[in-house]
Amino acid sequence: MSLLDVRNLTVTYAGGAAAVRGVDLRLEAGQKLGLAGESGCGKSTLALALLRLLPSGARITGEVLLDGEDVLTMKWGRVRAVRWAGASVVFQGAMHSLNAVHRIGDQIAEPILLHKKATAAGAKRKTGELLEQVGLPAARADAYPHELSGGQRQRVMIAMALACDPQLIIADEPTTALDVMIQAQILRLIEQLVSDQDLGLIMISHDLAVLADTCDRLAVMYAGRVVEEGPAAQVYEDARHPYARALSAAFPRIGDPASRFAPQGLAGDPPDPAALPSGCTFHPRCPVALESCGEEDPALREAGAERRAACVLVGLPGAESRAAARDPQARGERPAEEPEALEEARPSTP
Ligand SMILES: Nc1ncnc2c1ncn2[C@@H]1O[C@H](COP(=O)(O)OP(=O)(O)OP(=O)(O)O)[C@@H](O)[C@H]1O
Repeated sequence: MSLLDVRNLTVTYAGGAAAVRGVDLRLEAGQKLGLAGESGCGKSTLALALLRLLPSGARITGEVLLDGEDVLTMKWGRVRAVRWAGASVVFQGAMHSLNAVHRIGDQIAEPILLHKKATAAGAKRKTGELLEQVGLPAARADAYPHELSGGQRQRVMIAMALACDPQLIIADEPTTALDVMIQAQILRLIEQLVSDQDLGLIMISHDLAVLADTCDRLAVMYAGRVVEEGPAAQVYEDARHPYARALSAAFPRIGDPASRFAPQGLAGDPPDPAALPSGCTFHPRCPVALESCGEEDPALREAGAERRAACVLVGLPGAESRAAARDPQARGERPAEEPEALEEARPSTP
């Protein structure tokens, strides 16, 4: 049985627009999955839906099986227990998540006491151990959040997430608010803790390079759907979906200093969930779209061993290599800015 098995998950916010549309994902115990995509593609909505943390009015359908138990049909009491002891979330911006008027030790101990995992003395001892695990002296338990640096506060958030010994950590942009050096330290810390304790990890970021460096598998989201999923290095180095290829080209490549000076961009913006284009939702921005892409929305299909991609070109003999030859992202060129040039790059106008 998988640690997490998400089936056909759809989230619709009050107002009617679906922010997550029919997502299937699986995570085995001890596996690290990176969830990537531009702002607004539904990454955070998906993460919040896994633990039913969405605002009231949001409608969730599908199944979220955590260790075989469906989080979406659980009673609320059980959901509250699962939120700490089954899976816990590390959000970005620790300053907003920590309570400014309570000592950090009390905040770490709170879920331990709430879920009756230890006595008051046991929770205090465990708090000290957790602080040391995340690289802070146990004595910092007496500090208030404003007495810590941004990186130290994020370490506290990680200690809190580990407080009730969960099997899965969901880290939503855990390093976004931090400077580059501290980002790297926090990423290494998360990586080390999950591998030492054999925890599952879902790490969310718009930065595919960071995810590829940290995770075993990558899932790339676009307009609420997973459009490509597979082993991290393969998706990053040799994406099969044109959007995943564009996202990969948009970031400097780790170990390739030259790419720091020539990252590729992707023209246009992701669509508004309330006004999705017909057919494949990426086709208006896709440099290799076919005429039929405006009509057909392809499902995820096999794209190699343990790989899936949602593009009509995948599996068509010779089509992918011909398309890649036309794709400026695959050729390492900047995307065409002028509509005329964009039209030229397409085999036909949708
Ligand atoms: N509380 C909400 N009510 C209504 N719509 C929302 C709400 N939260 C998010 N959305 C919409 O859902 C879509 C997906 O947003 P979400 O925050 O999940 O994307 P994301 O990929 O995590 O983006 P970011 O990286 O900017 O956080 C967006 O169009 C967003 O405007």
